[in-house]
Amino acid sequence: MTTENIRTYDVIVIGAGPVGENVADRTSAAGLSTVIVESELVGGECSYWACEPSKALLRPALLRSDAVHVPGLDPAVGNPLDAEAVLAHRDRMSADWNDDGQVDWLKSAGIELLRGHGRLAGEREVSVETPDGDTVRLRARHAVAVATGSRAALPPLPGIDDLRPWTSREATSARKPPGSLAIVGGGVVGVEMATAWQALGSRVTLLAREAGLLPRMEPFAGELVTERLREAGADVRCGVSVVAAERIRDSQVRITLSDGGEVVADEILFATGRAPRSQDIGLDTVGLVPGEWLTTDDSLTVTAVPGNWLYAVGDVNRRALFTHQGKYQARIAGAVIGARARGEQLDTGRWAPHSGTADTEAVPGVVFTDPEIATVGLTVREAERTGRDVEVVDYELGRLAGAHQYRPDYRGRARILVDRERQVVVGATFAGPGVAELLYSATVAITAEVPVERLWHAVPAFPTISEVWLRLLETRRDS
Ligand SMILES: Cc1cc2nc3c(=O)[nH]c(=O)nc-3n(C[C@H](O)[C@H](O)[C@H](O)COP(=O)(O)OP(=O)(O)OC[C@H]3O[C@@H](n4cnc5c(N)ncnc54)[C@H](O)[C@@H]3O)c2cc1C
Ligand SMILES: NC(=O)c1ccc[n+]([C@@H]2O[C@H](COP(=O)([O-])OP(=O)(O)OC[C@H]3O[C@@H](n4cnc5c(N)ncnc54)[C@H](O)[C@@H]3O)[C@@H](O)[C@H]2O)c1
Repeated sequence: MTTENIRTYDVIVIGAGPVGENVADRTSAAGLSTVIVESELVGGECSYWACEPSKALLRPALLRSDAVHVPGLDPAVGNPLDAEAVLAHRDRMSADWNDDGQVDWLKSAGIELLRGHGRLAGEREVSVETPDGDTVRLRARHAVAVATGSRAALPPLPGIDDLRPWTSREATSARKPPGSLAIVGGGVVGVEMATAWQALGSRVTLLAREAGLLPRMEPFAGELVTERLREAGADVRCGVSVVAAERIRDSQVRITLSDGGEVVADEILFATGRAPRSQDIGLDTVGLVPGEWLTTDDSLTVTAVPGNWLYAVGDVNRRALFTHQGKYQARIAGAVIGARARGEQLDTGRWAPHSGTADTEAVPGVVFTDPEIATVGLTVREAERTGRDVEVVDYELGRLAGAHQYRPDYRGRARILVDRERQVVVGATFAGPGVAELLYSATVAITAEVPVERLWHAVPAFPTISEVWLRLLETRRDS
């Protein structure tokens, strides 16, 4: 049955992932009536099949890895993880795939929820196919924000569907560890899931086509993760591609590799990147190409569509595929929509309220592997590619008293990049156990453009891993 209702709101948000929710929160707080459209679960990929479940699987693995190396703790934590208990914890951290709590939050923020599949239907209009088959037409007075996120991208391998492969969804929601798991892709999802499932009892083979893992980061990050994964028993093979794969005996997958090798595993996970969820959202009705990433300017406005009413926020714009960075964009998009609705001039200068400057200058990210990898700003390769003149300063974290206290066998490295002309930090990578919480200090140093000379006055407490900041300054002074 199709009924034609036209409902008018100030703002329509398509997609109630973490990013869409935050856009709606900001526009609602600005006094604009806001409806959010969601086709699956309110909370999006992050809450149910990405950040939350994956970190719930990883935390016990990382904690155990540290604890078995702390004298006195070994007898208490020497046994393998209790996989059943970890998976039950993962279920709770994913709210048992129930979005009641998030729906309540939307209500408390004054945001209306419309369940269904949303599609643009021309300027400022959205058509929603509801679960009971109705079509609801929505009209926006001020703005439509597309926050439909991304999905796993599968390679064009012949017969891939017959493999019944895992994507990040199955890898984060599986009911039990497979006996053996082959993972294709040495990026963030690949290494995190290899760490988690190896620790939960699966025999993991990680297949990366580049020369090393985490190829977009400083090489030492991938080298440390490779070392630890191998110590944990995983088979890590770099520089290989999958040329063919088939299901055999229904219960296993046989994979043929470019180097002539073969891997047989119970399950195969493709962790080969993301594609935008933009195929079926009516992009053609506003002159855009379905299935493409949505390009925006720094105010998150889709400039290819005239009239400044269409915004793309979060994964779907490909600016930085992280929940925290999408939420940053959401706060900015919300402020921009509010300002335009009030007829105010935008303030879009560098680091100004209506500009997502951090998306290009300081995107923080933590890979929750053993050891953790924390990065923000430029790597050496990016600095070279963009013609930035930088000083590179390295320090071995294992030399710090705080690192020895943390775990006596500590291995890790830190690197900062200092812009030679401006004398400010423009990039930082920390690789080592427990470094995730160090990252915010580097993010502040970069965004606040703190002169390196002033950092001498930011005294790190003894004995903490933060003392790496002092050691990096000393290394730079003495080199
Ligand atoms: C395994 C894994 C682990 C990750 N871990 C982390 C992490 O630890 N930290 C981190 O910062 N990032 C992490 N990420 C990235 C993070 O999940 C994404 O950056 C984040 O979810 C993006 O949020 P979003 O709101 O843009 O999109 P999504 O979370 O994908 O949400 C989009 C929403 O839009 C809905 N939708 C799509 N199309 C329509 C439509 N036509 N109509 C209505 N609704 C629609 C979807 O159902 C979904 O609910 C991880 C990703 C993966 C795959
Ligand atoms: N801790 C976190 O914050 C976290 C965790 C997981 C994911 N994420 C986000 O999710 C995004 C997606 O992660 P991802 O690991 O899927 O993507 P990615 O881009 O990080 O890595 C994908 C890898 O797969 C490889 N690949 C692509 N096609 C291939 C093919 N046909 N055969 C073999 N290898 C192939 C690529 O070369 C790349 O190394 C990341 O960019 C990250 O921002 C964040």
